Amino acid sequence: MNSYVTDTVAAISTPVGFSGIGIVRMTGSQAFHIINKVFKPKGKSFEEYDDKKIIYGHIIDPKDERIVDEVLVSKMIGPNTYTREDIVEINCHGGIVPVRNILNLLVENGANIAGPGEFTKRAFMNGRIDLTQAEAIIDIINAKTNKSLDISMKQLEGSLSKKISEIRQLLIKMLAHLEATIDYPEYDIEDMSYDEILQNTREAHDMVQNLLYHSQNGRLIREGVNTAIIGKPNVGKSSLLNSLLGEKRAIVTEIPGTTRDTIEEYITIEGIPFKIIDTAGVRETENIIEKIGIEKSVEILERSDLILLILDGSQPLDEEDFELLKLIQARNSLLILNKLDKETTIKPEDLLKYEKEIVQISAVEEIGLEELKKKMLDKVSAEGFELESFEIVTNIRHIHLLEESLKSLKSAIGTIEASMPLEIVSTDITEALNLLGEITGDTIHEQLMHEIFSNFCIGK
Ligand SMILES: Nc1nc2c(c(=O)[nH]1)N(C=O)[C@@H](CNc1ccc(C(=O)N[C@@H](CCC(=O)O)C(=O)O)cc1)CN2
Ligand SMILES: Nc1nc2c(ncn2[C@@H]2O[C@H](COP(=O)(O)OP(=O)(O)OP(=O)(O)O)[C@@H](O)[C@H]2O)c(=O)[nH]1
Ligand SMILES: [Mg+2]
Repeated sequence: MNSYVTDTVAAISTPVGFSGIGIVRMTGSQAFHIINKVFKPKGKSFEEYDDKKIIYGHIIDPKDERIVDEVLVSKMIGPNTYTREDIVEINCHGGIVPVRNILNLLVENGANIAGPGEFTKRAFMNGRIDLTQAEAIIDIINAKTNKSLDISMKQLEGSLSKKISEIRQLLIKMLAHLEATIDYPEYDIEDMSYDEILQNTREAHDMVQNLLYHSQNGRLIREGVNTAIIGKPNVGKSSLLNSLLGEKRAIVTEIPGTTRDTIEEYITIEGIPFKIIDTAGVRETENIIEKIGIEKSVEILERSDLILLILDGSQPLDEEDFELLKLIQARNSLLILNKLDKETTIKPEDLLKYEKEIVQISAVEEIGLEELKKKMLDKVSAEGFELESFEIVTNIRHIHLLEESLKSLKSAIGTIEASMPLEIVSTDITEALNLLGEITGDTIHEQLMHEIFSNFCIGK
C-alpha cells in the first residue's frame, strides 16, 4: 500500500461563491514543479523556502506573463503532509473567477483535476490514516450538532481503529494457534485448549457486541430522530411544529385539510437532532390532492423513529381517532392531547387502556412543550445519551460489518461448544477477522473505496 503511485491533482477546496479568500490545493510528486511554472514569489525562489512556510507572491500565466492574482502559497513537503505527498495550497482572492482561473492554469501546466475526496483517499492509501478516520472526516464536514461532531472527532483521533485492532489482534493470535493445531495434530498443542479457545472467542464476541450496543444512539445522533406528527385534520399538528421550532414555518388555519404536503424541519433537544415531519391530516377524503398527502403520511409513519399522535382534547373522540390509536399501537409513540387551553372533553384517563404515555399541551398557548420535549428525548434513548465514556459507532457501514462479524463469532462459539472440528472454527474466525478488517480498511476492495470517497466533497 505504501507504493501507491499517482499523478498530481488539484482542486478548489473552498465553496465557490462570494468569499473573502479561496483555496486551490494541489498534491503529488509534480506539485512543486507545476507551482514553480506559475508562481513568482517575492524575494527568493520557491525552492529556497522551507517546509510549512507561507509565501507571498503572484500567480502569473507563463503564456503571456499576465498577472492572474496576488496570493499566499503554503509549501508543504511530503511525507509530513495531509496526503504524505508534496502539497501546495494557493490562498487567492475569493469569488468565482480567481479560483477557477488558477485551477485552469494548474491544469494547463500539468495537473489533473482531483476527484471527490481524492486528498483524503491519498492520505488513506499512503497509510497516514485508516478508513474509519477518513470516514470521520466526511462526518465532521456533515455534522449537524456539536454532539455528532464530538463523536466524529474522537473517531478521527483513532479511537474506533484502536478498538477494532484490539479485537483483530485477539483473533489473529487465536488463528495462529488453531492453524498450528490443525496442521500438526500429532503435537497436540497444549498451550491453547478448547476451553481457552472458547474463552477467547467469547471475549471477542463481547467486545463486538459492546461496540454495537451504543450504535442505535449513534445513528440517531448522526442522522436525527425521524419524528412524525400525525392526527386528524385541524387537531393542531402544524401549530405544534411551529411552536417547537419557535417560528411560523407551517401554515395554520381553522380549515381542516390545510397541510397538503409534508413539511420537515430540524430541532435540537439537548444536542440530539430531531427531524420533525408535519403531515397532512389523516381522514377519509375524496379530494385527490389531500388523498395523496394522506397516503404519504402513512408512508412516513412506516419510516419514523418516533410518532407524535395528536388528538384535539376539546373534541369528543371519534372513530377516526380510534383508528389512529390502533395504528400507533405497537410503535414508538407519544399521545398528545392538544388545545389544553380550551374546555377539554377528553380526559387522559379515557385513554389509559392504550398504554401510551400522554402529554397534555396547548400548541397555541405554548403550554406543556418542555415536558413534551423531555418525553421525546426519553422515548428515543433507553440508555440516556451520556455517551462520553462509550465508543459510539454511528456509521451504517461499520454497524453492518460489526453485525456480520458478530454472527461469525456466534457461529464459532456454537462450533466449539459442540466440539466440532477446529477447521470450521478457523473458517468462522477468519471470516470475522476479514469483516472487522473491512471497517478499518485493512481488507478493502476497489468498489468499496469508490463508494466511500465518492461521498466526499471536491477538494477534501
Ligand atoms: N489550509 C488547510 N487547512 C486545513 C487542512 C488542510 O489540509 N489545509 N486540513 C485538512 O484537510 C485540516 C487539518 N488537518 C491536517 C491533518 C494533517 C496534516 C499534516 O500535514 N500532517 C502531517 C504533518 C504534521 C506535523 O507537521 O507534525 C503528518 O501527519 O505527518 C495537515 C492538516 C483542516 N484545516
Ligand atoms: N385554542 C387552541 N387552538 C389551537 C391549538 N392548536 C391549534 N389550534 C387551532 O386549530 C386550528 C388548526 O390548527 P393547525 O395547526 O392548522 O392544525 P393541523 O392539524 O395542522 O390541520 P391540517 O393541516 O388541516 O391537518 C387552527 O385554527 C389553530 O389556531 C391550541 O393549542 N389551542
Ligand atoms: Mg397542518
